[in-house]
Amino acid sequence: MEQQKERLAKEAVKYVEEGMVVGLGSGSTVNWTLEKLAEEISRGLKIKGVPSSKKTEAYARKLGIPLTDFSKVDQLDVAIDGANEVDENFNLIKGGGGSLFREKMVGLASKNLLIIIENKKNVAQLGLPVPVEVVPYGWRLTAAGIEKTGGKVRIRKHNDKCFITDNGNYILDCSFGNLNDPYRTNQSLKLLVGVVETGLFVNMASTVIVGKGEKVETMAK
Ligand SMILES: O=C(CO)[C@H](O)[C@H](O)COP(=O)(O)O
Repeated sequence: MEQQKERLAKEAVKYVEEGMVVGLGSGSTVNWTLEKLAEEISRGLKIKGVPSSKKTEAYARKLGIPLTDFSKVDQLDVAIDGANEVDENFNLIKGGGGSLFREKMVGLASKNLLIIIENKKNVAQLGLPVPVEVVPYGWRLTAAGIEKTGGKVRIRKHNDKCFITDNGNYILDCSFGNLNDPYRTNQSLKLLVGVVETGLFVNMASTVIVGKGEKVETMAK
């Protein structure tokens, strides 16, 4: 599995060119990408990274990847990120690591959102619980609102305490079963007071690289 993540990372860094501003996603697959990027940087590649989580920021700094402040750039050339599930239309479920808000911002700001996944995450229809970042204040009311839209809500815990995102919020993992219309599910969640952002990335990814055994397959929109 780690070898496959390394192969995906090698393929992903081929999209990074001299002078680019690069969105750095989050998660174990992206960590491999950070390592490959650091290798290229040590060979002379000049880029600037925009991290999508505090964990990614810390790891990128440790590896010596130059970072820039998100507020100082208008657009990113490419963002490389993982996902929990990807459907046939390149819609994604993200947020397994709880970084969905910053990942969505970074993805939105990028000309090319490149997703790297193992084959088992490549599905016909999204169906995993959707992580939803909510403001802690009044979160039970927000959860009740989500249940009214048909979702079964579980608050994410870490060491018996509520998981706290980089933005100081909670994550509600919301099961809807198979999503026939991810766009509509996302829209109805976004209308609820207390919802900061959802882990449904609809119509955002432009390139998906899938690890299949010892090979990688690239699909582009
Ligand atoms: O969305 C994410 C974090 O919020 C990750 O990209 C997603 O969970 C995939 O992680 P991994 O590469 O470790 O399987």
